[in-house]
Amino acid sequence: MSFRIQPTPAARPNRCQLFGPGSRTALFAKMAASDADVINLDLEDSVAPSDKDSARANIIAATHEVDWGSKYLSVRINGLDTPFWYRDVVELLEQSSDRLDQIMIPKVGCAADVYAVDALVTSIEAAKGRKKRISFEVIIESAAGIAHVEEIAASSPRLQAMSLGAADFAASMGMSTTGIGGTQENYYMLREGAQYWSDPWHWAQSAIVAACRTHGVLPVDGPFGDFSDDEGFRAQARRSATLGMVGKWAIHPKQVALANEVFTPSDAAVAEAREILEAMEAAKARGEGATVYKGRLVDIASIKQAEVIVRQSEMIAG
Ligand SMILES: C[C@@H](C(=O)SCCNC(=O)CCNC(=O)[C@H](O)C(C)(C)COP(=O)(O)OP(=O)(O)OC[C@H]1O[C@@H](n2cnc3c(N)ncnc32)[C@H](O)[C@@H]1OP(=O)(O)O)[C@H](O)C(=O)O
Ligand SMILES: [Mg+2]
Repeated sequence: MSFRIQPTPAARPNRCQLFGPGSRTALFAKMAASDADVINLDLEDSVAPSDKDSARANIIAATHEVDWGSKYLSVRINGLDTPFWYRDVVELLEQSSDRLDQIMIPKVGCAADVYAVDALVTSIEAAKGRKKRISFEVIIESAAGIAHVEEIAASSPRLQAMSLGAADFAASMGMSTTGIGGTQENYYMLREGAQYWSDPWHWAQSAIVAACRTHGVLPVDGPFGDFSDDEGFRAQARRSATLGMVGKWAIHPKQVALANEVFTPSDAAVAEAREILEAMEAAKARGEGATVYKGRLVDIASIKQAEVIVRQSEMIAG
């Protein structure tokens, strides 16, 4: 272990982030009634330029009027390359209720992007005497974002989460696909005439997880566009969970249960993790640092692995 202890991310469930356009107010109550841990009301790409002002007003009203229960309430602002973002921040921070938890910043390309939003948010919070300190989530969805992912992860104490935005990421990287996440049919290895699919998102996800874990930020997988493909969503989400991500976006309500299913440790996984912890307690009492559990090695590192699963399940249980 380095002399520097790995920081712990925010202790809140983030298995599913349900998105909805700020221009579709009819969806707000349905989103609030969903089983998603996080709600992302959108001002960015799901809202037409002509609707930006009204969508902003809708969202501000919804922070006052809709009962969001215990959900983490996040609003995705417009990118820093648009004429909209500063008004998003100013109006949200000046007019929304204290129910607003987070601002999501899209297309972040460097730490200075987060610094700019932080400066504006900090100033308005002080001026308006806002009681709750707003947190940030950033989306890595450009070549610059992934190239600077570590400095972005370290950019602000407000930063709680970081997502991969597969669609904009693919476009920025010049990837030859119109799919949003999941298997890409031309990304395969060939052996003896048979095709074996590989995962084009894997390296970017790994870079995000490493940057997040280094700086105590929650790593999250972004959208899976084909909401009629449940098994495709599950497969993508399982790969993300295996890599260390804590949750995934839902761009349609039917994806919420799928994300919750994948990112909630199963009873069997939790039982096994607890058994490993017990086996290691017994080993420690015998003065041993390693032992055998179900025919395989477990040692002091296994304690930390098992604790990840137990902690996650305890946090979800509340
Ligand atoms: C890719 C990049 C992104 O930006 S992704 C995030 C931005 N996108 C969004 O926010 C889109 C969110 N989803 C929607 O707008 C809609 O779900 C839809 C357009 C995809 C489909 O809407 P539609 O009404 O046609 O869907 P139905 O199947 O008819 O709905 C059934 C039922 O569910 C209700 N519903 C629909 N959507 C939602 C929702 N988001 N939340 C809650 N409830 C919803 C709908 O009203 C129906 O209800 P009922 O009539 O049965 O009562 C990314 O940045 C990148 O770069 O990768
Ligand atoms: Mg995007």
